[in-house]
Amino acid sequence: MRSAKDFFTPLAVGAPAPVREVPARPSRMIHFFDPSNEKMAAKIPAMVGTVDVLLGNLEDAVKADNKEAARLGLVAIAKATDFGDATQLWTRVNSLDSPWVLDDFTTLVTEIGDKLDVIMVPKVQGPEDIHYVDRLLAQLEARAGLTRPILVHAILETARGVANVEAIAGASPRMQGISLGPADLAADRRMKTTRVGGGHPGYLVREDPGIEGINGPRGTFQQDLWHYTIARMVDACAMHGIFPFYGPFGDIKDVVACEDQFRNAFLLGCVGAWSLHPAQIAIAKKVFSPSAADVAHARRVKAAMGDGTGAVMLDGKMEDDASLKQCLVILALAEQLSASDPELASLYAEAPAGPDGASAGVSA
Ligand SMILES: CC(C)(COP(=O)(O)OP(=O)(O)OC[C@H]1O[C@@H](n2cnc3c(N)ncnc32)[C@H](O)[C@@H]1OP(=O)(O)O)[C@@H](O)C(=O)NCCC(=O)NCCSC(=O)C[C@H](O)C(=O)O
Ligand SMILES: [Mg+2]
Repeated sequence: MRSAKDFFTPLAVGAPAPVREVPARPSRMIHFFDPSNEKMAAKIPAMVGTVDVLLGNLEDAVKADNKEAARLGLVAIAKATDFGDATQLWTRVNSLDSPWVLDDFTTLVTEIGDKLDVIMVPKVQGPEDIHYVDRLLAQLEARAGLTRPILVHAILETARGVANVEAIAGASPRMQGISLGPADLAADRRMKTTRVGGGHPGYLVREDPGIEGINGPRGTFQQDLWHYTIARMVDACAMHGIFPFYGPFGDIKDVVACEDQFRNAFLLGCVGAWSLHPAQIAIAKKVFSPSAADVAHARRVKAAMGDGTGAVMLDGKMEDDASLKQCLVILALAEQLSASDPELASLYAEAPAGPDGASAGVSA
């Protein structure tokens, strides 16, 4: 582990200086596409400006025979496309133990390193994986003459990764964020689910028996399989000043449950989720943008709190320094999103304040 003194020293002669603060750019949806799929790839240029992040996926969901085509397809798309300021370009490389990953890193950094904002690394087990990627990227960046460091995003999809999540989050100044990878994580933990994210009807608690005893009618309440992991990931990310994300929701047709899963993640502190299909883009945009009512309420609390100390009553509720801080989180996010989204900017400008605010994300 590097000492605090040399944490920000470049890891190769000639590599760009590491960032001191991870840029907070809108990342409500990380939109996955397979660059070896011609139909999908053809749609990518038109999606620039409509999504926060476009991610050329090289790992799972890309057939083994298409790995090279996907890598070269991503190079071609990146070279031919101007991503502007509103859309970031990310990639997910193959896992560090795969036969493809070294070529992924060398080709992508050399050919399109100046266009790539973030490299997502799957199945990260511990800080040693990030240290390896950190050094390799510095060497490749130096050789390519890059002036801006490429950031790194880890996917939490092994039990060991979850056990090491705090160390992973703080392993390098390149760390941009962490996503939950529920499908691989479920397999690694030997959970008995077969889905890509989302809940399970069997994971529930049952109401205590009523007057008719244990065989009488009793309600059940489905529980969230991912609460523990997301909460732990959020804390690790907040502690290190990086960003947490929910990952994939595989039931593309179930837009309602997708929205619920995304909203749980938003309320717990995540800044975005993956979209696997165009239908999930609008869901992520809606959920990960604060609602107009929440923004209006946050403004009212801010105004009522004056210098930010003490306690006041607003609509029958106590507001103080700590509720103000939560409101400031909402306002900072609204301001950041408004800067690149004129529709949201005007929605927030006109937002009427309800008597008691409204639940986050519901009516944006
Ligand atoms: C899920 C899909 C396989 C569905 O594809 P398809 O059957 O083609 O869907 P549609 O017919 O509804 O598609 C309509 C049109 O939209 C285009 N399309 C589909 N998906 C995308 C996309 N992601 N980006 C851009 N365009 C897209 C189709 O080509 C159709 O076009 P047209 O015929 O001209 O109208 C497919 O969506 C898909 O493969 N999505 C990505 C899947 C993926 O990336 N999976 C990996 C991430 S999840 C994961 O890895 C698990 C995680 O790591 C963990 O461990 O938890
Ligand atoms: Mg996975």
